[in-house]
Amino acid sequence: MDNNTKAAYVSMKSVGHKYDPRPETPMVVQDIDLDIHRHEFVAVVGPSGCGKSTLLRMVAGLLIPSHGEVSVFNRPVTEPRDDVGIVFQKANLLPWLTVRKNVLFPLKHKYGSYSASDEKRANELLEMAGLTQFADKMPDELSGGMQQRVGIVRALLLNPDILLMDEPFSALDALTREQIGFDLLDIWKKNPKTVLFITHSISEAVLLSDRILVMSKRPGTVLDLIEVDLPRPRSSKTINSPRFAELTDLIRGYIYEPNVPA
Ligand SMILES: Nc1ncnc2c1ncn2[C@@H]1O[C@H](COP(=O)(O)OP(=O)(O)OP(=O)(O)O)[C@@H](O)[C@H]1O
Repeated sequence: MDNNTKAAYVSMKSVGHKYDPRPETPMVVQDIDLDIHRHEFVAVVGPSGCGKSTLLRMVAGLLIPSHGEVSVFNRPVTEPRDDVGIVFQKANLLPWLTVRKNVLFPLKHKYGSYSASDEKRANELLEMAGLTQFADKMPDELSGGMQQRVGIVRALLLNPDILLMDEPFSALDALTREQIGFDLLDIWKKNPKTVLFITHSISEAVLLSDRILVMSKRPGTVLDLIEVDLPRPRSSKTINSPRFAELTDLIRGYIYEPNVPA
């Protein structure tokens, strides 16, 4: 294992935040400590409104915490970062551009143009995501699951070391959602990234992650940081394993147990 393997690419130290600075208003998140290491896949689960997206926005530099510090590559995050890939709940593809042009759009937007080698990489990523035959189609010709995969490919094109995913599959039906989870694992294996993945789905978090940050209800604090010791590659067999059930039960206990300190 080289030194880089354990390097913390994302680090949160005593992070807290309140959107409303008045002293009488409560914190949204509080005392969050988390290191995410190179190529690690970390999911965050917790009740609605506990501050999961708030944490993600801090890593992206879209929000500066009112308490503590968030660092990326050992440097405090002080402004929006354009070196992280972000995937949101909806792919938000531009309807007048083909799939390939949508994938290339961020490069065009950032640099004014893209090269033949950028286009080659876009084609490679589309192939990896099983989208080659849809590259020249318009977004409305694709299913919701395919559109989300295009969103992932678009985020990967700039080759970010860090991928932030905010409930990326929550708008999809259950079957598509499970399949795209496996697709993501496949893409991640071929194209390793450090991933922060926000989800409402406990089973999705267990299926995908190396570790899971479980947050309390607001103000969101760390209830547990769980090591997911399920072997990889993961498959539908993983979901049926006793350990998978144990881990999902453990997290369910935290989230639904009324006596857990908030
Ligand atoms: N820009 C904002 N201004 C004021 N309050 C905000 C803002 N963004 C979020 N909040 C509040 O902060 C709290 C945490 O929001 P956040 O979206 O981070 O939670 P979440 O855990 O991601 O929620 P959900 O699971 O429902 O998506 C919520 O109570 C929300 O209303």
